[in-house]
Amino acid sequence: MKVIICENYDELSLKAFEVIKELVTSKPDCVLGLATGSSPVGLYKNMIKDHKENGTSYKDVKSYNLDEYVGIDRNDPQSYYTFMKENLFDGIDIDPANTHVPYGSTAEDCAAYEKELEKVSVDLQLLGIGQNGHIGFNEPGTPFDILTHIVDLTENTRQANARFFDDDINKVPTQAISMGIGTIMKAKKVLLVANGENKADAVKAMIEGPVDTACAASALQNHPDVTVVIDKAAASKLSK
Ligand SMILES: N[C@@H]1[C@@H](O)[C@H](O)[C@@H](COP(=O)(O)O)O[C@@H]1O
Repeated sequence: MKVIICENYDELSLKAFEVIKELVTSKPDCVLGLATGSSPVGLYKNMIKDHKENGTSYKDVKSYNLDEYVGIDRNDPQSYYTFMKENLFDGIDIDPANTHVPYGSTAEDCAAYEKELEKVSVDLQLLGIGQNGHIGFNEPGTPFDILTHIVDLTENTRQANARFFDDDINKVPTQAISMGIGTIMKAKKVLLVANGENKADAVKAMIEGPVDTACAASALQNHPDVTVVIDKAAASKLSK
């Protein structure tokens, strides 16, 4: 794992953006695995700014998102579909037909998304990390070889995401559809961004802990090409 420690969130967002820009410039028809959450928002802002100022084009890029809540309409303001439109897709020239966000609640929906993913090869998978070490919505205890699946969200995750639902945990869905760790591990390259002290334990477990399902992100120690871009606070519990 390559670990880049940045002074602050702005620097982290710029560093992560540089990785994406290099890929999109060298391979304009690349396939990006994308993530939601607050961590990648700064990176997405840089992509939009660069697209507007320097004309970097995403017209031939395909994207596949990690996850989506179950039981929320696509066009609901809280859906990850809406999040991606508002925070990235509407600000760049990506073809909406080339963007994919999982949707549904059944095993068939999961298999259909996995089948879509099998048609391509993800060049770069962007990830955030949950406070309990989840990636996508792969909660602690999830087998490392699992593919796209329906997840029962933990109390911890629902609490952490309540900030997007009027701070009311009762409004946070109880399930999600998520790429599995096995799906994520198929990507050629992984770029993980994390900031803030509340991520320090998860970051330490991911990088220095045993490779164990107790921390889903520790599976990434087995991936050949992972870049982790974090700020000082998220790096504060690393031993070296
Ligand atoms: N499913 C998402 C993850 O994909 C995300 O990485 C994580 C961290 O979110 P944030 O970046 O807002 O801290 O939480 C959510 O539960």
